[in-house]
Amino acid sequence: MVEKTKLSVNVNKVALLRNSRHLGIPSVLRAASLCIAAGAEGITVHPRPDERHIRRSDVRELSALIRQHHPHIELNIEGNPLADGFLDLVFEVVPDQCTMVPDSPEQSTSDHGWNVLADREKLVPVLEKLRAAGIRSSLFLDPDVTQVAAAKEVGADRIELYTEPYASSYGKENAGEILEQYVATAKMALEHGLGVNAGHDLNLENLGKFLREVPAVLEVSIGHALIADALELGYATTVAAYRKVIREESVKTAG
Ligand SMILES: CC(=O)[C@@H](O)[C@H](O)COP(=O)(O)O
Ligand SMILES: NCC(=O)COP(=O)(O)O
Repeated sequence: MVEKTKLSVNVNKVALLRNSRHLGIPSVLRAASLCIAAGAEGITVHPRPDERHIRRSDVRELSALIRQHHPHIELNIEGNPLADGFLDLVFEVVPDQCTMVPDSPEQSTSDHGWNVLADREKLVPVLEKLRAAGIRSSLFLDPDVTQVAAAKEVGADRIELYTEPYASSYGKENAGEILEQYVATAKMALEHGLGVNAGHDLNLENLGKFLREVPAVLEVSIGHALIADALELGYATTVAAYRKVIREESVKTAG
């Protein structure tokens, strides 16, 4: 039986809006609670060095909320493990998963995956520490089969497919060619015993085809588009809509 893809809601953009005033609203905790109540199986945060959105205090509060009230919900912390203080926060909070992303501090958003071989010396000790702490690791990767064997060799548990190229090609002439790169990378990951996550610019329109075509996606982490949808529809209706797409596509995959 195909394991259903889990939805992890990234609440970065709730924090971005909250930070524009000193009023504490919209609440990141309330957003997470409402998304969980609507069926989200995880919460994702990406505390960047400049705390432009998610602050270290948010991470601590979300961790406490999930531990105390939603122990079945996964917390996924994303970030560059080489950034000051990131790993200190991860090992303080001990999330279910840490997704390592090679972002530089000044990047406006995540826009590429690791060059695992080039960064091997940096990645191996971090992955060993995550494993020792019982934290599942995921490496943010471009849809590139040449990176998969190295991801396994350095000790990652999963890869996260960076899906912006898929999203920006959706509905365009080269969409099939781009999607094939994801299918090939996911299949290669499965052959190497790596779990497959996916995220970045996924939305209600493009999510279904991705899950239909790319095998055994264990988790999609979705933030920007989902929070934008929630501004119009509310968190509950929005999360239910994303989960409906996931449920329908999982059934088709199970076929
Ligand atoms: C790693 C990734 O693709 C996203 O999870 C990232 O966290 C988005 O970051 P921003 O919300 O800062 O654009
Ligand atoms: N890892 C992807 C993520 O957490 C959210 O990305 P986006 O949906 O905000 O682009």
